[in-house]
Amino acid sequence: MNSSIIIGIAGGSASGKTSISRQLKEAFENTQSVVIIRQDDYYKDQHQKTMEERIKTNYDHPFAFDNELLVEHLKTLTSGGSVEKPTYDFVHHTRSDHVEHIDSSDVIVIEGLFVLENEELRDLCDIKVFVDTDADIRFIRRLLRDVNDRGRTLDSVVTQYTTRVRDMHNQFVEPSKRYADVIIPEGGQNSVAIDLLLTKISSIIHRNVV
Ligand SMILES: Nc1ncnc2c1ncn2[C@@H]1O[C@H](COP(=O)(O)OP(=O)(O)O)[C@@H](O)[C@H]1O
Ligand SMILES: Nc1ccn([C@@H]2O[C@H](COP(=O)(O)O)[C@@H](O)[C@H]2O)c(=O)n1
Repeated sequence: MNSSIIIGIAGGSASGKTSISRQLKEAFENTQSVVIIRQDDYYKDQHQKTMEERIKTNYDHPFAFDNELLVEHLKTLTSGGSVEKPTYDFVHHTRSDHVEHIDSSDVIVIEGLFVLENEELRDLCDIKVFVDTDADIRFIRRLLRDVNDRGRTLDSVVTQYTTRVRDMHNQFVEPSKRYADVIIPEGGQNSVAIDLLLTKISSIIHRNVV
């Protein structure tokens, strides 16, 4: 295998980063050539904190992440190695007890809020994508997802959004759009943009085969 390439997918919370990454992975499911790493899995461990303290954490600030470990893992994967990736538990606001074994791959997709905001991460990305979805749509998607999948109440989602998510998005996520090579409006239903990425990935995999 030639060295891996990294596709970075940034964008606001609930913009559609995970949905797009999933579609890229599914298109190459048989080849095992695409691996997805979620920045969310690199939220700092908070086992030592009480639940009350965890709820107060600002999860929309870059400091909430262990980006040092993420960068180290990406470097290991691009040089052909394997990593034991942490996994995150959104219900308990901390790392889960299990890790996932991840092998290197032709294409590594890294998706998360600050993939383009963080200079070290950004510089590791060969292709930089920003998912650009309007704030009202992101809020509606997040409300539904967090209540259905992340164990949240309607009130807690509204409070978190208005006190933290919106301001942090405007301060850190939105300005990072300027670093993108490709901007995908509205996320997962943009079949033209997804097809373009699939074609690019296909050419990388093919190049590594011949
Ligand atoms: N184009 C879309 N139309 C409707 N719902 C969507 C669309 N894209 C994503 N969603 C839904 O919105 C929520 C957030 O999407 P997700 O891909 O997890 O965003 P992110 O990874 O950016 O936080 C999920 O429940 C997902 O199913
Ligand atoms: N314990 C946590 C950790 C993170 N969040 C929120 O998740 C968002 C990032 O994930 P996306 O999949 O939506 O990009 C971020 O906006 C955090 O507010 C949380 O609620 N609880």
